[in-house]
Amino acid sequence: MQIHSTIAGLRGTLKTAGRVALVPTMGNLHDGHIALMDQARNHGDSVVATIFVNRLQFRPGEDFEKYPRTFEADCARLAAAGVDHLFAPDEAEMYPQPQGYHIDPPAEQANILDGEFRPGHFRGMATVVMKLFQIAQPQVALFGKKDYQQLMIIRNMVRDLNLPIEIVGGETIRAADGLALSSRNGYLTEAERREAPRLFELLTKVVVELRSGNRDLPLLERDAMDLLKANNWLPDYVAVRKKIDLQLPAAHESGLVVLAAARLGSTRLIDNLEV
Ligand SMILES: Nc1ncnc2c1ncn2[C@@H]1O[C@H](COP(=O)(O)OP(=O)(O)OP(=O)(O)O)[C@@H](O)[C@H]1O
Ligand SMILES: CC(C)(CO)[C@@H](O)C(=O)[O-]
Ligand code: BAL
Repeated sequence: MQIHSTIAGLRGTLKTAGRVALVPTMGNLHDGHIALMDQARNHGDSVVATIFVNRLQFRPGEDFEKYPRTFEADCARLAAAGVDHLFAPDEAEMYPQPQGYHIDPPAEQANILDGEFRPGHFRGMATVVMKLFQIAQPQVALFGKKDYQQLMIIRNMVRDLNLPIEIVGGETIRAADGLALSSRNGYLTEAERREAPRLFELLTKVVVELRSGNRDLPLLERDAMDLLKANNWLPDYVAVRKKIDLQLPAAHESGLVVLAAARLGSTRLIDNLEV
């Protein structure tokens, strides 16, 4: 695996790399990331992973400073997975001057759900993803469904801005007890880690209810939030939405997804399940 820290170095090498499949990450890699790398292999001649903890998508007071940075271990995992190139720039390479131009996703996509609780997050995310697209110029890029709203916003950005990039969504990889793998799981205490699968269990329950015809969405959402609160979580939202645009569904609409975000101790977890 070749490791590049400069845009010029990466671009130079990718001139002869054939079809490029890009997998952007913030590092601290786990099996969810590796599943995306494996999938990427089927979509391109060269798999390019990126590791960059993007300050722009973190709000003041969030975990930018303490976000786990495990570069050596990440390189070993990527090499073992057969990734061809790693692009791991520092902040000066990505943001040599304060970023003046931004990608501002439409409010109805960016200010709902996670965007309501992390104002500006999707603007910072979309801006860095667009920069990574310009830098690596991939033919295909892969993102996990665990970050469902992120994936929707990237798909819409690519469509609206006519980017010649195919976007592939990877299924959420889970621990044996159902907890979605996430770098932030590492923040959990042992007791919190035992409690954490409740989020997935609860999403599963809501999906079972929806599949059996229960359409009282406000009640389903409220019951789920109450159950979390009763177990010492601080939920931001549990929401049943349309898969296609994450807007509110009409009475008997199908194609739904249940999304949740909640804080357990000092750790904010997100998850979702398609119906
Ligand atoms: N469990 C998972 N299954 C599949 N894809 C995942 C999983 N976790 C993360 N991804 C995807 O990997 C890519 C990089 O994500 P990121 O580096 O933020 O990892 P993360 O574990 O989600 O970290 P965080 O704790 O910050 O949410 C994203 O496209 C994300 O959706
Ligand atoms: C897509 C991404 C790498 C952009 O910083 C990040 O939001 C993530 O890891 O999901
Ligand atoms: N996994 C999405 C990146 C973030 O939470 O900032």
